[in-house]
Order: sequence, then C-alpha cells, then structure tokens
Amino acid sequence: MIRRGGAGLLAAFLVLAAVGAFSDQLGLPSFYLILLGSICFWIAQATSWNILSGYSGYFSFGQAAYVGVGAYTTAVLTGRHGVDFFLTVPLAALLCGLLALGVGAVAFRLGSLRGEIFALLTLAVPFILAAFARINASIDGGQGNTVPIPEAADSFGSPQQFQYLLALAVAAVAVAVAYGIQHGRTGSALAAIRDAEDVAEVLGVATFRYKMLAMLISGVLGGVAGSVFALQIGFVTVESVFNLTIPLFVIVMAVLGGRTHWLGPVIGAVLIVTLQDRLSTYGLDAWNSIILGAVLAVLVAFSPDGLYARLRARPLIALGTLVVVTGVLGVLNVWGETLDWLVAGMLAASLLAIVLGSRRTTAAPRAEADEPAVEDEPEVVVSEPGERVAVEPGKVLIECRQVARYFGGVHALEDVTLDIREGELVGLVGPNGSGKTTLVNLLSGAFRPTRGELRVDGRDITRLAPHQIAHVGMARTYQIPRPFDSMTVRDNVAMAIMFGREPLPLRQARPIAERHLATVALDHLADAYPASLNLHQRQLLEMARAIASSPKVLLLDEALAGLNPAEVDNAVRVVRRIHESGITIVIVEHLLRVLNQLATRLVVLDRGSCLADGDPRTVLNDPDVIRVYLGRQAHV
Ligand SMILES: Nc1ncnc2c1ncn2[C@@H]1O[C@H](COP(=O)(O)OP(=O)(O)OP(=O)(O)O)[C@@H](O)[C@H]1O
Repeated sequence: MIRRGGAGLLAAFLVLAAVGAFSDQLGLPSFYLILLGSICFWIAQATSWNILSGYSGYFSFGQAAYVGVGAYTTAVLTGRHGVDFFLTVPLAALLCGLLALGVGAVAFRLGSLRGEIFALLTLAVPFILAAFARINASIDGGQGNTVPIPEAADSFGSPQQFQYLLALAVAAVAVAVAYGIQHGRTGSALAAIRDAEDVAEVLGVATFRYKMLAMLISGVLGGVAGSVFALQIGFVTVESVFNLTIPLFVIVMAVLGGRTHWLGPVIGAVLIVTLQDRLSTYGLDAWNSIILGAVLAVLVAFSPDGLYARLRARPLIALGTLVVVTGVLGVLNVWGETLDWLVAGMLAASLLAIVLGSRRTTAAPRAEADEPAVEDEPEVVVSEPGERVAVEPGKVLIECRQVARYFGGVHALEDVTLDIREGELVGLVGPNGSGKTTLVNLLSGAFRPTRGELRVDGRDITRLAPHQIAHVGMARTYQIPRPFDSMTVRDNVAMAIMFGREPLPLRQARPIAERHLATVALDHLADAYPASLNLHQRQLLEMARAIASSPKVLLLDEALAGLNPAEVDNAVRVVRRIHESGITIVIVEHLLRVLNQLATRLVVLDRGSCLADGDPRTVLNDPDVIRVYLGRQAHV
C-alpha cells in the first residue's frame, strides 16, 4: 500500500518530468530548466547527506568528496577517454560507495569516532582527494575537464531539457530512497542511533551495520548526483566540485528543512537555491554567504527542528501566506517578476512558520507530575509475540567464571564467579565503587571483561556485541533513564520489539508495545514524548522497553534511584509482576527495604570481589557484610 507521502512524491515527479519534457510547448525559458536542474542537484546532495547525518546524527563535512569523485569519474571517462556517459554513472556510484564504506570502516570500526572527530575525519577526505586530483595529470593536473553532451541528448528537445530530466530522475530516486528508509526498519534503527546509540545497540540494533548502510547509500546517491552534475556544469575543475562550500550548503539546506524527515532537505534546497538565484539576478552574489550564515544562526537559535515540523503544525497558515503574498505581489506588479514573488511568498510562509513555532511537544499528552502510575494490577504481558517458552526450572542462566575487569590501574572486578538460575530475583549490593554497574555493563556487553568467561543460557557472550547479547536474551535498564527522545513512548517500546529476539515490523510492534506499557501502567502516555515524563515514569518506560525485547534475564541498574517512597512501592510492584511473569531479574539497588521485599537472593560485592552470596536474611546478618557495607542498618 502506497502512503500519502509516497503518492505525493510520485505525483510531483510526474508533473516536474512533464514540465521538463514539454517545456517548449509550455513556453518555459531554458533559464527555468537550468534553475530546476540546479534545485534537483542540491535536493539529491542534501538528501544524500541527510540519510547519514540527519537520520543517524553522524554529522559529515565530507559531501564534496562524493560530488568530486562522481563528477571526476564522469568528466575524465567521457572527456578524455570517450566512454559513454551512461556507463560512467554506475562507476561513479561504485567508487563513491567504496569511498563511503572505507570512511565508515575507519570511523566506525577502527576508531568508533563520533561528534566532532567524525566531522573532522569527513572534512579531511575531500581535502585529500582535491589535492590528489590537482597534482595528478591523468585526472586533472590543474587543467580541468570538459564533459561532452552525450548523443542521447539529441532525442530530447535541448541539452538543458536532457540535463534537467536526468537531475530530476536522480533527485527523485534520492528522495524516494530517503522516504523508504524513513518509513522502514532502517529509519527506526538510524533514529535510535541518533537518540542514544549504545541504548539502541543494547536493545538489539546492529548499529555498525546500519551506520555502514547509511554511509553506503549516502555515498552512492552523492556520487550519482555528482556524475550528473558534471554534465550540468559542462567543465569540471577541482574548485567547482571539491569546493568546501558544498558541505556547508547541504548542511544549511537539511537543517533549514528538517533533518529527521525526508522532506526536510527538499524544502531546504528549494528555498536556498531559489533565494540564491534571486540574489544573483539582482547582482547581490556577495550577500550569499552572509545570508546563508544568518539563516543557519537563526535556525539553530529558533528552529533547530527545521521548517518541516513547523509547516506541518500549521499547513493551512503556511499555504495561505504563500498564496496571499505571491498573489498580492503579482497583482500589484510594482516589483520583480513571477519568480521573485514566489520566493517572497515562500520566505514569508517560512518566517511565519518559524515565528508561530511547532506544536509537537505540547500536542503530546502531558504526564502528571507525581501521579502514582500503578493503581490496579493489569494483566502481565511479557512474552509477546507468542507465549514464553517453558524451560526446566532452576537451570543456570548466567555464569560468570573468574571475571575481571580493569580500567587502567583500577580493578573494578576481580575474579568474580557467580551462577544465577532461572527464576531468581537477585539483589546485587555493595558500597559505592564496588563494581555493581561494571558487572551489569559486562553482562550487557557495554564492556568486555579483561579476563574470565561470561555465559548466558549456555552461550559464551564474552566476545559478543551488545546487540548479539540482546538476542541471546539479556535486557537492561539504566540508572539514569535513557529513552529515545524523538520517539513517542509507544515507539520507544516498539523499538525493542522490532529489534528484539522475535523481530516484528513497526506496525505490528505498536499494539504489543501498548500492552507492555499497560504492564507498567504507562499506556495512557503512549502518545507522549519522553521529555514530558517525570523520573518515575521514565524508569517505568525503561522497564517496559526492556521486557518488550522478550528477555530471559533483566538487569535493573538502580531502577528505583531518586524515587519518592510511594513511587518506590509502585516500582516494587511492577518489578515483582515482571518477575512473576517468568523473567529472571538481577537488580542493583541500595535500598535494603526494597531488596528485603523483592530479592530471593543477595550477592554482595566489595572492592570488585564477591563478599557474600545467599538468601537475604542470612547475608544481611553476615558480620563481614555488616562490617564493610551495611553497618548498623543490617540489624534493622
Ligand atoms: N568507564 C570507566 N572508566 C574508568 N573507571 C571506571 C569505569 N567504570 C567504572 N570504573 C571504576 O570501577 C570501579 C567500580 O565502579 P562501578 O560503577 O562498577 O561501581 P558501583 O558499585 O556500581 O558503584 P555505585 O554504587 O556508586 O554506582 C570504580 O572505582 C569506578 O571508578
């Protein structure tokens, strides 16, 4: 079934293709075709950038590398070696795809680079390639390359028509790909990576694979658009295609339009290119950079989400402003021409949208500040889809064998040997710095042990990535809740189902997510965004998300920290309910009252080693435990 956005995209493409094909009959000056072709080029580039940087949050400054490699592949092969243009396009795609994978492998595998380091790495790539092209006479050698018009262009009315239709086709493919990604599993994975990458990994998202996929798609689209760009400009020089204003432009376009939506770069490219064109027409080229910089500054300050969200919140006002301003200027006809009026209309609509703001956060149902979340006992839903598989009672689920973890000279864990059996609810206690969180991090794969072996349900997880450990059946929560902020409460939980042990598409995952939310009594907030939840509700959301992945073992890392007594009681009921449903639980907690109520067994860590292990009453009365950790409280 084709969605409304997809149908609109197809219709827009057909109309624009018809405009190009029948431009003579429509009396459209070739200048308009060149402008439309330029818009299409920038749409393709901004979309290519957005698939990596907007969707996954990895900010790249290397877009010029794809433009340059794509353009030079076509320019050198067609201009110097007489290769057919259409053969050079897939080659440009291949080279840029390989380049993207190479950069991705360095950034994500060798270095796990993020933030500004990733940006700097990507910035270095076009620098190196530009210098290489400049000194290499077989590529450029400072001469530049003329790109001949291919013979196929003769079957179109004019070279401009041919170039425009090609650029339109590439832009349409790029936007369609971005649309498909956003509405599919890859889009959800990339959004989760953008919001909280390590949480996504722990929930089962193979983050490296998805980042590489985004890199590859971005590179291929950028390269193909670069190849067609060579034809559009006709003469390729290092300055024209490896220009460092290219990444600046695509960033401004995507940020202006909105980085999290496929339409964002399209909106941004249309606005920026037409605005630039008008400035050039009036001899104001020098103002280009000033205006671009100012737009970026205003956006960062007032509309970081971009125009799409703003326009979507008030589509009629935006459309009305566009029509009225354009119409009034046209009727008055005291200044400019049609394009000027249209650009003025678009600018007015955009400004108004920014001033009026977006309603997204206020539209979400607000969480009530200290509402106790669980009143009655909802049905427990922990093993959807399907029923929990019955396993032999009491079998060992977690095996830690002489596990050690060092951070430089700090021995966070030393020779910890521990078995946790199915059905247990183990309280993990110990003074600050005794290694509790480190053990949780080792079991969930955030860290690897320095020494020793970890097994879950018989499977050695010592060398597994966190998403693989999640698929073995391990889930965890964080002491400080870490929801995916750009997703609703419902979709936060649905993510765990989509990438869990029994993956489902988003549409099927959502209703199941609601049932998990009911388990923790958060179903009334399914449409809210995490920002509107209080701490207790965020902790409950963490639990709902964790159980949604159908785990065998749930690690709760201080899930009750910072809660008031009523909230703690409520959370205890939820934890007990989850446990009763058949999930083995390891809970790190400082509150002995809670562990007395909940735990079937206590494990005490002290300076990285196991000090005591047994039933709560015996452990709490152990003189060693009292001495190192509990003091007088143990007698309470
Ligand atoms: N990423 C890290 N880098 C360096 N040292 C670390 C790291 N993580 C933990 N440590 C050190 O390892 C030791 C154990 O820390 P850990 O957080 O596991 O203790 P904890 O028992 O969970 O403490 P708390 O109850 O305060 O959360 C501490 O000395 C801590 O400083």
